[in-house]
Amino acid sequence: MGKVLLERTENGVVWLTINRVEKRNAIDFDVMDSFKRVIDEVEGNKSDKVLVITGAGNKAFCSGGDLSVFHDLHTKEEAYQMLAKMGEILYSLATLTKPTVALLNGAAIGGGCEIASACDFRVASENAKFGFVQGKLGITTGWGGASMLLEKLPYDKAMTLLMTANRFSAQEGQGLGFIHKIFSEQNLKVECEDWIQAYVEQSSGVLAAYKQAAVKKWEIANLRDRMFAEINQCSILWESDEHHEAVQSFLDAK
Ligand SMILES: CC[C@H](C(=O)O)C(=O)SCCNC(=O)CCNC(=O)[C@H](O)C(C)(C)COP(=O)(O)OP(=O)(O)OC[C@H]1O[C@@H](n2cnc3c(N)ncnc32)[C@H](O)[C@@H]1OP(=O)(O)O
Repeated sequence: MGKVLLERTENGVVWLTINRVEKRNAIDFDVMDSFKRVIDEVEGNKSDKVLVITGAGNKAFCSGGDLSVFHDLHTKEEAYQMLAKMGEILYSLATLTKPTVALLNGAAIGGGCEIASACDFRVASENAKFGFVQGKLGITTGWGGASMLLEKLPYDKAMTLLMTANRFSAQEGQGLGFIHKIFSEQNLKVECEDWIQAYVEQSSGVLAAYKQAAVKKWEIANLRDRMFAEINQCSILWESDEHHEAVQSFLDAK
């Protein structure tokens, strides 16, 4: 089976599942290409009403960038090419004119939190954890996640998640406003489908109009430029010994 699974329901919900359980659904270039293809398809497909992104298995939603692949990127320039590729994809996800939902079926770590931040809604399994851990790897968010988070959470809550680089429970995330709804692990998909109904029942035109209002706000606020300034900053830190040593110690520990 492929690294990304796609399922469409009769009522217009598109399920994108990152299917790399062996790497806790880490993102590599193939997954990035699949994300771009699906996002472009959903934007143009009239019968697609809501996009849900989730992960395979029950351990992880997404563990961020694939460290076994991206640790080979050494220079600022090499890092920037990868970071900017995913930054473009997440900007197109954020500005998709249809509701988007990140269903945290497990841990969302690093870039996994950035993918979730690009979505309109974040809902989670009761056992899910999440963390913008980049700071503990000597870098900052590299896919535009901080800029998107600052658009969606109060300043102090966003900075708590980013600056501490801690890992939080779904319940803590709900208190911080990052997680909108918590479902039981046992009935996760069914409970998520029930919750999504309130959006699926609306007309596509209404849903698109509200998303376009958000996109207009982000255009005026130069969100895209801010995301790429953030990405550039991450690529500078990427070259640091602290970053490369942190990644290497993760890989050596496995
Ligand atoms: C701009 C994005 C930015 C970047 O690309 O630099 C980032 O995303 S930085 C953050 C990168 N991600 C991490 O630091 C997450 C590291 N992983 C974990 O914290 C855990 O694996 C966790 C919590 C996701 C799951 O823990 P669990 O105990 O369930 O599993 P294991 O840790 O035993 O891992 C199982 C298996 O998966 C491999 N793995 C996990 N995460 C990654 C990853 N991000 N890239 C590559 N491989 C990953 C891990 O090495 C194990 O492999 P194995 O061969 O079985 O030893």
